[in-house]
Amino acid sequence: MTMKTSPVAPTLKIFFTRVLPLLWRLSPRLFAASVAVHLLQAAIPSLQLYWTQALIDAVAAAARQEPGGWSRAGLLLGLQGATFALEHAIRFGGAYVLAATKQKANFELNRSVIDKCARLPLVYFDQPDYYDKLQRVSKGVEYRGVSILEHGFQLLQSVFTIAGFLAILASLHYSLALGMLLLVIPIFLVNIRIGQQKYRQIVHQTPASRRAEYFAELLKGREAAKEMRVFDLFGYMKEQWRTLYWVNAGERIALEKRSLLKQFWTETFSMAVTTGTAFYLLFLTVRGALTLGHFAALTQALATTRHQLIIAVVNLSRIHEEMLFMNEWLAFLALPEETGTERDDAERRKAENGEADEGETKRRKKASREADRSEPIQGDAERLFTERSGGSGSCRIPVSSASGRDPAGISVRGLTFTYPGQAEPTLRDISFDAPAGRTIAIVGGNGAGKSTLVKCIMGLYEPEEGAVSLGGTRIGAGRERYGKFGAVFQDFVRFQFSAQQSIGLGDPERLEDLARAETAASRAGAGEFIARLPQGFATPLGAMFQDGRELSYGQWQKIALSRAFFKDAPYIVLDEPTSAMDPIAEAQLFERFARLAAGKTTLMVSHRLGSCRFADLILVLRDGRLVERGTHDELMRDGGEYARMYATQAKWYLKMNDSRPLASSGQG
Ligand SMILES: Nc1ncnc2c1ncn2[C@@H]1O[C@H](COP(=O)(O)OP(=O)(O)OP(=O)(O)O)[C@@H](O)[C@H]1O
Repeated sequence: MTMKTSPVAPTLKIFFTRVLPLLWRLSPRLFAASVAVHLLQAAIPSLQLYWTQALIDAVAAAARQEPGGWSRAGLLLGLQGATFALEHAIRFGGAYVLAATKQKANFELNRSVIDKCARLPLVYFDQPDYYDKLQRVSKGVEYRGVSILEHGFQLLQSVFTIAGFLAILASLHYSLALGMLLLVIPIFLVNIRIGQQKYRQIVHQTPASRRAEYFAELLKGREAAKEMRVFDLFGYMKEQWRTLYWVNAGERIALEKRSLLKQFWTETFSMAVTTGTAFYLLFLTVRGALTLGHFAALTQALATTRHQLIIAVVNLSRIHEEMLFMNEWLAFLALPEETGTERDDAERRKAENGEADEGETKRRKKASREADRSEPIQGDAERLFTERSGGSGSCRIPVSSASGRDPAGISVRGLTFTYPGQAEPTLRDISFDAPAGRTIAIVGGNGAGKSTLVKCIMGLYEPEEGAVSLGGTRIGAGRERYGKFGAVFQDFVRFQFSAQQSIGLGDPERLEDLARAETAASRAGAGEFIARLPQGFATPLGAMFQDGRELSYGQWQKIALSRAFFKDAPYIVLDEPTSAMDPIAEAQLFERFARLAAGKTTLMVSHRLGSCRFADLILVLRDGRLVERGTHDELMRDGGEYARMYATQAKWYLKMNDSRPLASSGQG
């Protein structure tokens, strides 16, 4: 009965040992109420059956003019009516309890996935496999966690109902009860198999169904709306979506047909056996071996037991099917998390309060000993920086303090990073030192690895080799490191909040600090256009919600830059921060940058080499390697890759300038 990929017993064990306790913890009161409701509902059919049997016999006795027959029959009818009324009330009460439990379970299961996503390393978000899992887990828990509850309660109810009915059947002969039990085994096996097939089908279909959703989003969403029209893409995209949709839908319909046919035949078989048994009971009644009441009760018991047994096994197999998804959810929650998450912080606080357990304390002490043994990065960094820049003759930037510790510089050693699933490293053996309070520009061609490098330095990606130190302290990738950075990414987010909030999100704890938002905006050059918005800083931004004001891309970029300034972080990463800004805004920003950055160490990625002139140090990347470093003047003097790129850009501007007089002279 066990399957290679998803054995029934362990899966059901996890249901009873992990999922049920978890659902209990959601709300013990609601859970207990649900159990009580289902137990009562389970007891009612047996009770009704007893009333029915007694009523029929009482009516038969009354018809035979036996004394007290009619009053007994009347009493039994009243009891039967009262039981119906009770069932009615329980049904409605139960529906309410279930609805409330569903909402709670829905919230908690979704919350668990949201919390987990926040603690996962960024690298997961670059893997299609992760999105497949996330899709199944998110879509799964939304209704599976809840329906597992429903099936669980229905199973509980059926088991109790069945127990009562089997007792009635066994009272005549044990083989009747046993036969009924044996009869449902094929139904159970068929349903378990169907559940497994459906699960495997969903796993196999997830990539295609995500792709179909992607096409649907292109067809319906705002992001692609312009290009969809201009390039007349609706026909092509709709065809792609239609094909993917029907590949999956066709497979589902086929599996559904096979499943229903199997269910039909197994249930037909059980129905035929039950009907045969009812004929045998009729034979016994005619021969006088059974009373009329017994005959009625037993035939009803047979039909109901069969029906309830089918319900029970179907519920059991549904639980199994849903548990296959819940297992995936449990595995998702068990994925390794990045360091420096809230959970880590809680542990650290515990340790600080002396609450950490012995093992944890040992682990931390070991880690701290290892950190002590590690290279004295900052001293080395400064030495290296001076040596390398001096040695190559390419950099005369004074380090912040020749002898003392650099308070907030960045030191990178031997950093090598490969994206998951890639054969070649994207970054190879990168080492450099960024002195405190300086601006370091990173330049290079498309795909050279600039964005990847800044993400590795921030601790958003964990490199397979190398170390990063901030202010002389080696800090592992994770929140502890990226928490020290403010950033404007190439693909910054256009938060559909008010202007103030959108900037204040740079530091959620000071979200409401309007004065701070105003200062940050004016530093980023966003103050003027925000002041012109209908409600100033209170204006909702973006076109997604009511009364929102859409901004130009450059204005959005200024909001993103304001957000980076809003956060009081010692380090700033600016990945193409001015790509959409007008030349005047860009020039103003860079002219004031030393003052704006206010002593922060800044890493800036830019293709506009003119804007790198002001940088204290320029790093040139090619194919993931650091090939040149120095100031603008030094690199120009060296006549290497940077000088060539700069000359190309400059030539373009000069040509433009040259062509103007030509054009005008031509006209004149
Ligand atoms: N998430 C990812 N998964 C796998 N490879 C990636 C991923 N992101 C980037 N790459 C690859 O890594 C290389 C470096 O990309 P990166 O974005 O760091 O380059 P870049 O120098 O910032 O380029 P650009 O100037 O075009 O922004 C590229 O070859 C790119 O294809």
